[in-house]
Amino acid sequence: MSKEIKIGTRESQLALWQANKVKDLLEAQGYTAVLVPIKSEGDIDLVTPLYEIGVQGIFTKSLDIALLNGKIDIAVHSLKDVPTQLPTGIIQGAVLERGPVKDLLVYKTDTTFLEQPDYIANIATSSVRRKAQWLHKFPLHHLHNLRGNVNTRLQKLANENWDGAIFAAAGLERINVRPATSVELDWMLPAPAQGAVVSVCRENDDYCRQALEALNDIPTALCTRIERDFLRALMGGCTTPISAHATIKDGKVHFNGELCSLNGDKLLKTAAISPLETAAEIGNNAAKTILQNGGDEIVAQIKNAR
Ligand SMILES: NCc1[nH]cc(CCC(=O)O)c1CC(=O)O
Repeated sequence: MSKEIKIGTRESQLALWQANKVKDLLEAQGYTAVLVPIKSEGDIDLVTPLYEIGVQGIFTKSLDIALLNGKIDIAVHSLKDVPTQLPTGIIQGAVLERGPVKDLLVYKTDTTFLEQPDYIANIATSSVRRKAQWLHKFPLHHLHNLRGNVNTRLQKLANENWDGAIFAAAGLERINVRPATSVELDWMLPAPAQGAVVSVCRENDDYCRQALEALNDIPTALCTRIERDFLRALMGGCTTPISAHATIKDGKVHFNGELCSLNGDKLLKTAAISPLETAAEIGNNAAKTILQNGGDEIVAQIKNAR
């Protein structure tokens, strides 16, 4: 049996790029697929910071509903936007091979201000994680909210009197809008699953499950699962000051995780290297270590601030 697979996607240029990528990969496997753009609440209100909207999975909810209604057959997301707990009846069908993982600073004129200890820079980001990490490193700097899709955020940076704004490299590079005035933040540990694209489908849809299985990149699926286990075991959600990155080198998983207080005054780090055979528990164990070393208090503080 063959049918046309309806791929639900958000309407931003980045979301469309990611959905088209899944479409191309499905077509290369002999499947037929069509894009179905769907508006998400996260794209309609472009002003309120996500942590104030307070809805889990703001970017994924509309697509989840369309999927469960049968309006679409699969949905494509940035995995870092997907809550660690998927809705009942929806499963992770495929994680594509990972793209760029790091965060970038897009700066206005130059980056010499980063070396000037007394300079009070104005930096834009609405991510609680990036704010916390930035303040940990530059406690005197002023942070400004910056919402919207990648293109709107770049435009806003151009119009405002800020020194720079923080973006995921993946978001800018995929749609070819990374400015020359940008530098990789090698010290900033990324969000769990940053740079990875996921496609979900209905649990009872064997046709799409099989189609997506061929697209699943096993190393990326393993690394992002470890990173998301760490996130889930600490506190779940996608608007948290939690960072994690796992890579595979010479048959071993190298993991780094961080939990930061909201204002950046406390930062807990953990690192682990495990053989692939025992990789499954890395994320959960790293979270335990963090919680036992004062992380429980930071998590309680973060929850109280909501
Ligand atoms: N939260 C928005 C979001 N979700 C995924 C990406 C980019 C792609 C990725 O990080 O995987 C972005 C933009 C950004 O963080 O700058």
